[in-house]
Amino acid sequence: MFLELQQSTVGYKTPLIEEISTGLDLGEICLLVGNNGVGKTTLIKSILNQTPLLSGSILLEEKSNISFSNRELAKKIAVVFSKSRVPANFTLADLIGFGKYIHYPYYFNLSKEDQNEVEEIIERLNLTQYTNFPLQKLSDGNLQKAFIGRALAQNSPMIILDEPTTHLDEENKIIILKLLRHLARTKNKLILFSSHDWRLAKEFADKMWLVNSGRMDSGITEELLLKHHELLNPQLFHMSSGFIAPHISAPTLEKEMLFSYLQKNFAKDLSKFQFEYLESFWTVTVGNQQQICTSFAEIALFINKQS
Ligand SMILES: Nc1ncnc2c1ncn2[C@@H]1O[C@H](COP(=O)(O)OP(=O)(O)OP(=O)(O)O)[C@@H](O)[C@H]1O
Repeated sequence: MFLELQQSTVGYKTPLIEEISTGLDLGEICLLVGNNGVGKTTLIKSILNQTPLLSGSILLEEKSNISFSNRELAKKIAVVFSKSRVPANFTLADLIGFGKYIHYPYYFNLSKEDQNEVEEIIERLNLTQYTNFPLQKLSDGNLQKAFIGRALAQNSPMIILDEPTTHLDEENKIIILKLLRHLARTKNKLILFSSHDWRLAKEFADKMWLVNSGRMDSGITEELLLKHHELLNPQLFHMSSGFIAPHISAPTLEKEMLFSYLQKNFAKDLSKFQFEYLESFWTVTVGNQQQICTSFAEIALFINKQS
């Protein structure tokens, strides 16, 4: 196992996440998920040997992480923090090139091969037009992609990203997540990324580290989601308190859309209503009343008439 946590407790004066026992292998992509302040960044810093564990140990290729120097660690793990400092007076290509310098002294010039690799990374990240842009002039999203590029240039077997998609729009989020998946699969890299958004897990992560109430549950994404119904349960997102769902019989998408519409608009008990979707219209039944509705507006009218 490439990364192994053994009874690791992370935190500062008091523990944030206690007795984590889990591990990850090369080729896997894992989402570290939990609400604000549960200790995701602290855990990442403990893996990187920047914040000492309160107890337990962390192994990298079976050796304790505290036995590695910073340079040795950088050869194993590349990191992207969401609030990275922007070095002044450098271009995007310079920043990505810095990823290479963990392998050389600072006064070295990059070889032609390294330069080609930097260019390739820039292309893959769709950043070619910004190659010689000063970093200060990049948008937050492109800057975030540039830091990810630097981590890729580092060529380490593991990449850790703390909230990598924070500044990205949907299109760039997908580019980054697809690229990370591709790297895990084709280059056998281990990728650990943190996010509040557990919904990213289903599409992108093989494993999930879920932090809640000072503990971590880890495992295969789908198994963990099945175990934690509260994550899949749309009640998490209820806008109207007092809303109780009706029975809806419809294909998944229609069901989800009707549910979403009702929960936003009706802060009341709809459990006596039955909705059935038939090709292009809904039949709505309550008691011995039945109505055909062809739009959500008609459904709303019908519900209001009944109450
Ligand atoms: N150096 C420090 N010393 C003491 N407490 C700290 C230190 N750094 C962070 N904390 C506290 O530890 C807790 C967890 O912080 P951490 O940044 O690890 O959480 P997180 O899960 O990454 O949160 P977010 O999702 O908001 O980034 C917070 O309450 C934070 O204030």
